[in-house]
Amino acid sequence: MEVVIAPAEELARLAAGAVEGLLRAKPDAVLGLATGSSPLAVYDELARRHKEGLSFARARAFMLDEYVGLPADHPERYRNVIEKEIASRVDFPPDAVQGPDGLAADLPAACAAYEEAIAGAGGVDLQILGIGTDGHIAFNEPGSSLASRTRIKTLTRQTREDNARFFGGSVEDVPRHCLTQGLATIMEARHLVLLATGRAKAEAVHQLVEGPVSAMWPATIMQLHPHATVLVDDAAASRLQLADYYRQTYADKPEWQGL
Ligand SMILES: N[C@@H]1[C@@H](O)[C@H](O)[C@@H](COP(=O)(O)O)O[C@@H]1O
Repeated sequence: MEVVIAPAEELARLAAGAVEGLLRAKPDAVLGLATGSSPLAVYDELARRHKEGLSFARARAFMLDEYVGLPADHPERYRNVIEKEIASRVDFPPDAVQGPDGLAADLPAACAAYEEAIAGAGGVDLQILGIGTDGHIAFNEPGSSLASRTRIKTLTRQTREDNARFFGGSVEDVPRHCLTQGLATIMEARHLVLLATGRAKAEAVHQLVEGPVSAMWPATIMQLHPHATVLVDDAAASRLQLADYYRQTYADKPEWQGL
C-alpha cells in the first residue's frame, strides 16, 4: 500500500494522472467510479484533461454503489450524480457507464447481473474510492463480510447522518438501503486509488493503513491488495503513526515509478 500525503489539489492531479496514464496505455480500460465529495476534484481534473485531448471514447466504467428506491430523476441517485459530475463531461460512449439498479423489482437478481457485467467487461482496471468516517468503502458498512459481493446493505445511522448534507440536511430523507459492490468485488480491481481529505477521515485513514484487517473497519481489506494507493491531505493523515516515513518514501520515490 502506498500512502501519499499532499495538498488536496495535488491529490486530485495524482489520481487524474493515474487515470490518464491508464487510458493512454489502454484506451479501452474499465474504470471504477465513486460518488461522494472526495473524488469530485479528480472528476474536475479529468474533465479539464478531456478538453485538452484525453479521450474516454473506448473506455467503460462501473459505479460502486447506489441507493435503493430513489426515483429515477432524483438528483442524489448515484447514477445521476455520476452523470453530472463526470460522465456528461467527457466522451464515454452511450451506455458505457453502468451502476447497480436500485430500482429493480428483483434486487438480488440485479446484484448478480451487475457482478456478471463487471466480469464480462474483463474487470475494473482502476477503481477510484473514497472512505466513510466509519471506514466503509462503497457502502460496505462495518461488519461487512470481507468476502462480500454486490448485494443489498442497510446504511448505518452514521453514514445517513454524514450523507444528510446531500438531502437538504434531513437524515430521514436519506434512504435506508443501498446496493453496493462487495469488498471481494472491489478487491478484484487491478489498482485501487483511495482519496481522503479532512480531519473527519483521520481515524478511518489510520485504521485503513495501520489498523488490523477487520470487518469493523471494512477499508482495511485494502491492506491485502497488491496495488493500492491511498491519497490523503495533512488533516486526513493527522493520526497516521508512520506519517514521516510515508512522506519520506514519497519524497524519495523514483520519478519513473508512477502511482
Ligand atoms: N457510498 C459513498 C462512498 O463511496 C464514499 O466514499 C463515502 C464518503 O463520502 P465523502 O467523499 O463525501 O466523504 O460516502 C458514501 O457513503
